[in-house]
Amino acid sequence: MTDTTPHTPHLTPHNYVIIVAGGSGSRMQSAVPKQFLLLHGLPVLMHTMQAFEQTVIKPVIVLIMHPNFHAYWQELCSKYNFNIPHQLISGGETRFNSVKNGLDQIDCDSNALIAIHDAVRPITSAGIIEASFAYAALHDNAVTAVKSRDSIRQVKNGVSVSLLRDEIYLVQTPQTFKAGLLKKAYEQPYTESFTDDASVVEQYGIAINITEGSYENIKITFPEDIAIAELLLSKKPSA
Ligand SMILES: Nc1ccn([C@@H]2O[C@H](COP(=O)(O)OP(=O)(O)OP(=O)(O)O)[C@@H](O)[C@H]2O)c(=O)n1
Ligand SMILES: C[C@](O)(CO)[C@H](O)COP(=O)(O)O
Repeated sequence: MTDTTPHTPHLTPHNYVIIVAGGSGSRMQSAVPKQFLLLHGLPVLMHTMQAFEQTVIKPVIVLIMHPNFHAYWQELCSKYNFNIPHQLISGGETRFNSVKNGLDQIDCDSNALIAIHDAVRPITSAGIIEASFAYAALHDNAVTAVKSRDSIRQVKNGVSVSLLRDEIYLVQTPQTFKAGLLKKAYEQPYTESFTDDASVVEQYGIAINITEGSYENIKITFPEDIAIAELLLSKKPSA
């Protein structure tokens, strides 16, 4: 007999991105935190959110920001007619705490994918983001990185030793993980060695996979980075 009862559709795991914009930008020394500075006339953070919205994945966006800036952000959204849907969550004392606040708000299947991305890496690309999600879907985690282009020396006890630069990767974001794994890893107590999400997950005992980033996927950290980002953006076809 043919089964004609309607079936509950298979629930496709959701894709999420936590965009961390909870920092104060002390190294930038600007009047407003660097995520709000203008790049080609639009706040840095809006470029970053557009990059995710313009992928085929269109992840649910969870935006982390210090509560002092929530009203300012709403004003900016009105001013720039910025309509990309997102959930606004309060940031924490450290990047680790900010990510944790985001994770606490995501109620999802353990197989869902969660990317974490710095608000201040606005020149990421759809290719980098989609590769990160695709690799993490197959291998549980994917951390964007690029090979060092400079020669590398390690200094210990005053002695410098040359390292093989082909073995050295510079880590970027997005960093994408299966949700169950990421949430468990973020239950660990904070230590100063947790400079990114990969270091948290690695400390939890998981081997980290690298996917190809780009030398243009810069983090805006120092004042000169704004000029560099302006230049890189002007090279992009959609800019
Ligand atoms: N408590 C914090 C600290 C940082 N971040 C975010 O993490 C990303 C990377 O951090 P970094 O570049 O160090 O930003 P800031 O902490 O703002 O800068 P600085 O270290 O110069 O103060 C940024 O998008 C920043 O907003 C965050 O969400 N919450
Ligand atoms: C997460 C990160 O952007 C990867 O490169 C980086 O570790 C953040 O470090 P920072 O000390 O906050 O600049």
